[in-house]
Amino acid sequence: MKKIAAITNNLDLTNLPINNPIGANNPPLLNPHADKVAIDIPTQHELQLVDFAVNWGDRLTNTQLDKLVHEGWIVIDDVFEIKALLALQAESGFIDYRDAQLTDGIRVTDIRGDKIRWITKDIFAGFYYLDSINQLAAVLNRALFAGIRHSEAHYACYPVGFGYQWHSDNPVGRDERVISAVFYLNDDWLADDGGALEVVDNHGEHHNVMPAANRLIIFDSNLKHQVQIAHRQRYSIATWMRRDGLVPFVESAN
Ligand SMILES: O=C(O)CCC(=O)C(=O)O
Ligand SMILES: [Fe+2]
Repeated sequence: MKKIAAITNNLDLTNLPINNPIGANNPPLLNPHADKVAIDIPTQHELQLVDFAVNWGDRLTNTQLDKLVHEGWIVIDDVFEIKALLALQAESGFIDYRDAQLTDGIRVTDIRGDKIRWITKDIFAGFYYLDSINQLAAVLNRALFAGIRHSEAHYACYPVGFGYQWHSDNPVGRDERVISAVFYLNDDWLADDGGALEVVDNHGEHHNVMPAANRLIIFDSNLKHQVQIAHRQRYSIATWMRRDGLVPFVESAN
């Protein structure tokens, strides 16, 4: 119980991105390695769906699919081309976030400290991301008869000192979420930065996954997992592939 108090009390102390807009003292997460790695992208580029194309069929090898079925989770690294990654990183830096306080009417401030923004059509890069995830869902349906009918996703920002305590992504008595996927946006994440996603696999083994840029973790939504306390602001896109049809989206009021 002590731990929960520490997490909520921190709310007042933390510099949230909404209080701390992008500017000289808070640069966006854009290409910090420009001096080390030559990245050939135009400075102005109209983002297109094709920038988010991934050959999911190739990325999900039979070994990966077996692991997903037997252990319940897999990681894919270097998911997108640089244009898409930079666009998602930039978008994660300038959208407005809200407290992720209510889930199905239940106040969950005590267990999660993230700020979120659901991805809708007007969130351009995120919407292309979601389209790509739907292609991934189609591959999972073909290969595993996963029965996914639509996907939803939100950007999340965990301020310093926050995490998300043990949970599974289906509330008790519900099973609409089939597969969870989290895409990470953080350059140069080190073990000392905390914020690992700790997942308990189908055999009860714990695995720590670092929220490193361009990494996607895919796991059975019923697996227990937690986000360890982050010591650096931590950006991600939490994504769910669902078995129910498209439902109108209701964002909580606060
Ligand atoms: O950001 C992560 O690594 C996981 C987030 C999560 O578990 C959730 O949003 O349900
Ligand atoms: Fe989760």
